[in-house]
Amino acid sequence: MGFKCGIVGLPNVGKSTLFNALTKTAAAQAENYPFCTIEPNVGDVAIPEPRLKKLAEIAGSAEIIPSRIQFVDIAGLVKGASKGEGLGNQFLANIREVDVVVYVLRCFEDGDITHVEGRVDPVADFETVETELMLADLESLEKRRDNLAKKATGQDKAAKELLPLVDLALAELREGRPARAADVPQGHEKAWKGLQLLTQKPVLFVANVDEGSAATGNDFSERVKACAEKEHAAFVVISARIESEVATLDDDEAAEFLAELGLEEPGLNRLIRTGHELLGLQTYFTAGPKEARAWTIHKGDKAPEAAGVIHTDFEKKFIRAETISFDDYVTFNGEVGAKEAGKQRVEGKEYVVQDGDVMHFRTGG
Ligand SMILES: Nc1ncnc2c1ncn2[C@@H]1O[C@H](COP(=O)(O)OP(=O)(O)OP(=O)(O)O)[C@@H](O)[C@H]1O
Ligand SMILES: [Mg+2]
Repeated sequence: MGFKCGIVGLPNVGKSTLFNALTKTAAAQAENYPFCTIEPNVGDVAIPEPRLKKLAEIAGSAEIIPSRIQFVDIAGLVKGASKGEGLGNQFLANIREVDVVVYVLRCFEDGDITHVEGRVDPVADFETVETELMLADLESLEKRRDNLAKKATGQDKAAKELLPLVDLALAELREGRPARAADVPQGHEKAWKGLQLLTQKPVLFVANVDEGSAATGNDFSERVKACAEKEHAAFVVISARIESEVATLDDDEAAEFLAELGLEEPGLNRLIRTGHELLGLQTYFTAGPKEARAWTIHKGDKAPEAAGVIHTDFEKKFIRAETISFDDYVTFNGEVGAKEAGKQRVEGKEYVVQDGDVMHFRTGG
């Protein structure tokens, strides 16, 4: 499953710096001038999962394989972008493809780093960027509506379902609210998602603070936090500068550096986990002598769907799943101990997989 988080914001606010830290590369050019990024940079990021190390120790696994999530570093956008200002519409298609929008908001003062609006005001920056996305959604819906309304008068069932949803989104957007604020009628979630609107996606705010404020946040990030609460958005404080330094260190050095700054772990770990959470995802494990591995599934997925993430054949030929919770696996020191203690369950097709389950799938045919 390829899940994508898109990094979005005004030019020169630290998006590429954050992307490079996430991907531990210098793949994206990150320089002090606006519109440095034009083509989107795409990178795969391992999801930090401390439980994997524990499982590998117990199972004597030769290798640890985390699951991964994609980040896309998108070009900066400015006021008027939906009408072609700056790099114009080209970034919109890039945003359309992502599952979560990560707004990077500048929360640091630095006279040497150009701010396109000439002042630091992260909440106003968020409003500027989101307004462009709302205008783009409004325009695309208005274009589609006439045609859809015609179709809906005939036998077209899909059009009949879609038209009230389009009107629902239009009503929100015309009130100056993003489509995600709409109350979608039950049973129509799939058609709603199919509208593919930019402002429909879950949102995560990154307050990109100065190096001294990484552990505590600052006045700017406090304002972003209040705004995130109002918007029902997730929120993380990060200093992209620090993260880019941490990314170049080995594990021990990084831990020491972070401790000096009063941080327990890289801010990126919080960011990745929050993205994972926002996507409604969870993790199950497989563990053996060859590898300890994390697999990403949706919350609520049943055992055959979980098996299908390993191999589509596993889903089709699913018979049963032998399952041990992570806690039992650790308490009873692995599979054999858990089994002896009666903690290994045999689950069938209807089993809803729980976060942290350690699983073996039995397949037939
Ligand atoms: N937390 C921070 N503190 C101080 N400087 C920062 C911080 N984060 C990023 N910068 C600096 O801001 C400048 C712009 O960073 P970057 O190129 O990552 O921005 P961008 O958002 O990708 O810009 P563009 O939209 O033009 O591609 C760089 O000089 C970077 O070092
Ligand atoms: Mg950039």
